[in-house]
Amino acid sequence: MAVQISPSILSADFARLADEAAAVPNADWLHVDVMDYHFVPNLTLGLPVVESLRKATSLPLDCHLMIEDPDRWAPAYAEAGAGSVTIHAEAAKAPVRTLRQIRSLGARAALALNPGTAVEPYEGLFGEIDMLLLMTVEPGFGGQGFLDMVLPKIRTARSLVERHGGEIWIQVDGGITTETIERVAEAGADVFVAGSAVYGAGDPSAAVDALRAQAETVTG
Ligand SMILES: O=C(CO)[C@H](O)[C@H](O)COP(=O)(O)O
Ligand SMILES: [Co+2]
Repeated sequence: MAVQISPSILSADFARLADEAAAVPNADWLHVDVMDYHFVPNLTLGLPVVESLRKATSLPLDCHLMIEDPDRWAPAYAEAGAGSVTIHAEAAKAPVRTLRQIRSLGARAALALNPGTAVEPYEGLFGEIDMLLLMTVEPGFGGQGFLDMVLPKIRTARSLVERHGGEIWIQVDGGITTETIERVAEAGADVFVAGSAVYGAGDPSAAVDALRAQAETVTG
């Protein structure tokens, strides 16, 4: 699958989100981190901002819900026009129902796993998802260091996904830079979230190109 880059607006200027989205026209997605001060110790934004962003950019929104009750809230993000809605396995109480609702509302359904959560117990959900997000930092904050310990899990996930037909995308999120992206691409990821590496750069669009070029040295 072609490399996809999803810049995270967690590292953008929240007072200028429309401009920050326009600064990465060469991105494949815009990654939107929703945090609730409960599932993670940080608070960001919610539905009203996603609804406004939807009107402000033509980039598809990749909504990563780091919230305590994703079963209650995830469908509303799909209704708000998100292209993809990701729920955490550690938080969802009814993942099958929620993932099906997301899909029935026209969005891609995704399941996220924290660094310490094994992938094998979730193989049974592969028929319900379009993407698997493997966190490469503990969720909650941008600008953290990439966790190499997740690499074997990415390899395991890639082989499980191939066994299921290879249609599920594998996304990685946290500490992705031009230094680390080759390692995760080699392990089998194909969708790369990058916050500080994009919005912390002087030229966010050039940073997207640099990340893509570096990942493509592995994927061809
Ligand atoms: O979900 C996230 C944090 O929980 C963010 O998407 C992620 O941390 C992006 O930031 P960076 O690329 O700077 O690590
Ligand atoms: Co994220």
